[in-house]
Amino acid sequence: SSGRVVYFNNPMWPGEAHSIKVEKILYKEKSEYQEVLVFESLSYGKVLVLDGIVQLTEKDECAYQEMITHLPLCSIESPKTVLVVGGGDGGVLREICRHSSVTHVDICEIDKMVIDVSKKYFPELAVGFEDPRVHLHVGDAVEFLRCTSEGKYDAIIVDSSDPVGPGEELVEKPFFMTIAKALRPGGVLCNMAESMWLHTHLIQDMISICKQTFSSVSYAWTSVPTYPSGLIGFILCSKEGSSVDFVNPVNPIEKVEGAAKHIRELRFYNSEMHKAAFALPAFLKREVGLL
Ligand SMILES: NCCCN[C@H]1CC[C@@H](N)CC1
Repeated sequence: SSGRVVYFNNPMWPGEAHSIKVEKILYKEKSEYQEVLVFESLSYGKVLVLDGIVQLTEKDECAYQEMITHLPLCSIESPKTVLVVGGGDGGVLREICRHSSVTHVDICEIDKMVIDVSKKYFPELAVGFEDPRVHLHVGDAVEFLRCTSEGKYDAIIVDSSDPVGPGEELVEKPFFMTIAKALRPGGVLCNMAESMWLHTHLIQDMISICKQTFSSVSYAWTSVPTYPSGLIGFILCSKEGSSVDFVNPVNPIEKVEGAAKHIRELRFYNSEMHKAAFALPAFLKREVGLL
């Protein structure tokens, strides 16, 4: 019903709730994996919620989708093959397809309902599925990566939900080992990596796992007002044999050209935001071992 305030209370952020005024509920069903909710908000456009956690809003999704995609893809010479883990709303696909060097994109999303709901309620994101370079695999990415040939991808983007429920396995060491195997030498990984205000232990664990598996590991972040604590981070790793060294402040070496005519212009990413994203506060560098 309209006017309801939706509270997102979760063990991922104990003691705090985040609410957005609901104007109208558009969709609410349980998939095989989670509850899928879409509602019209007062000031953030339509909102996608999975198991009570905001995944994206029309107003601020540009920050997350553009940064999680262009931080890795603008850090290597002409990326050609890309894998998306998760990302069933299609937003990351829309961003990848701005890179004319890309020839093949695989996406492995476990929950088909997320894809179908995005196509119906978020066409501005689901447009990513229309690109002929995109190949959709509905299933468990852990299984998908176990069967992926060695050195197949220039870049892998893990656009996951929080590590509770379907996203749980995506922060464990075996998963990162399969990612490293699937990347070509010099390939890059960009992994959603929670909030510096809420999850420094989890970030520390992920970074130490990545340091055992990749030659350079770094952390970047951006503002997303509708995520808990108003921001989200990314772990960026590059496999040995890469010209990219994420440890030092990175200047993008690839430009995002104008995309196909039906794809809207960039709203958030540019080279200054790219560089700024790797600037970290003192407490974070200390706590996650990036001094
Ligand atoms: N593809 C949409 C975003 C998925 N990732 C988000 C990162 C962390 C948030 N707490 C929930 C979703």
